[in-house]
Amino acid sequence: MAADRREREANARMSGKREARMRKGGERRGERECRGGWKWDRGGGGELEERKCEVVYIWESLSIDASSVQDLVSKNLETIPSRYIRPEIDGEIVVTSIDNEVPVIDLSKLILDGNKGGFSNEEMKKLHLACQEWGFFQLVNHGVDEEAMKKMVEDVREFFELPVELKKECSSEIEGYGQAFVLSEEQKLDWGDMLYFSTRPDSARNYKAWPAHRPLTFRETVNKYSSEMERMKTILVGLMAKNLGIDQGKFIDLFKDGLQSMRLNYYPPCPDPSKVLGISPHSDATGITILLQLNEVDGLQIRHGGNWVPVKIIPGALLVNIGDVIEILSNGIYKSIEHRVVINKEKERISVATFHEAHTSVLVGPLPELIVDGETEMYRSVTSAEFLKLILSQKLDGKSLLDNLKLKNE
Ligand SMILES: O=C(O)CCC(=O)C(=O)O
Ligand SMILES: [Fe+2]
Repeated sequence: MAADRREREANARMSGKREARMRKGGERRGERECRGGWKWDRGGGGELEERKCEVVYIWESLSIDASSVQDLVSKNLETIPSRYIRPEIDGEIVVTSIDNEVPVIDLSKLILDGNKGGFSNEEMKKLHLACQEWGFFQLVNHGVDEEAMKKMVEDVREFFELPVELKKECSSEIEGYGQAFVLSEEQKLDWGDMLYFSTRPDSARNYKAWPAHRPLTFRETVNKYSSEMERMKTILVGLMAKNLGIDQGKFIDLFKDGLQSMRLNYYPPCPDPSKVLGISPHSDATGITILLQLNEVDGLQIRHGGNWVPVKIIPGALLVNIGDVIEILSNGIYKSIEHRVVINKEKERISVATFHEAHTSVLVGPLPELIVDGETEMYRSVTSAEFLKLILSQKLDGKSLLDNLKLKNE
């Protein structure tokens, strides 16, 4: 298999042939999903350009386009194609209990400016604990412009209602509509489709991956929502810095002008949901992710205490999770937690994940200010470019990115 793969890589590199497209943002192999800023792919120049040849062609040669699950379901299928069936999930424990729920953080108690209710140290502690022990929290009273959220809900729905041919028109080299990254004919497939595209900075956008005609207001809607998410990111990383006892401005700057991208997820209902997964278990190789569970159909589960814990949707809330980069920067104080999506029998689930990366100039490694009082570094440091390269090699080898960077300290 490995030899076969190497041969295909070599062939693809030599011929420069693009046999199939890869999908950014949904690519995975083994346990962890990979994600990263691929800005370098669109004309970075120099060293970055070199990586483009080496890396992108390998990916493209390994990626096999699968059909849209939404399309498959619309054909009233009676049996689930075997490529979607996951024997490994049979018998896995899912724990539902009110004592074991993802923490809820009230942002109105943490905003410093113009906070009439006063700042709550209690809520700050809750946030710190959520980042340390859960890697996830539900954010309520977040103050995201309601109209921006409403428009996003409408336009994303409208996009997924378009005929499959129109959706497939959203396509660029590494972004666009389709299935999660597929590496081989044998690989199990996720019960879901997505539209993936970069949103910020402007120079990272490739409008070929965006819907061209409908929804009519798509660009405007995404612009507004994207800047709201950027605002949230800045507030959240600032609060995290405060809790970590590090310079807020400096921490915020690490994420300033970092790549922002969005993944619109559509999970159709499945006649036998216990056999499939909407997204395989993965952690996000990003700084932080802000998720909008758009049509209020549950499905997300996160790893906690060795079990899967379902996230119960709170209408209007946003779900925030720590990505691999913040786990590393915080020297493991904050956790990037594995999560997956299960499917509903009758209802579709739609979500929008907004990923926020650190700036490409950032060294991805434990922050020196956290390595004090006898603390040891838990991860080795790599440049952002190397981090991206690792995302790729981890994908090819089926290894975990965090494990790869973890230092053996014993
Ligand atoms: O749809 C969801 O709830 C989760 C999506 C997700 O984990 C992702 O896009 O990385
Ligand atoms: Fe994710």
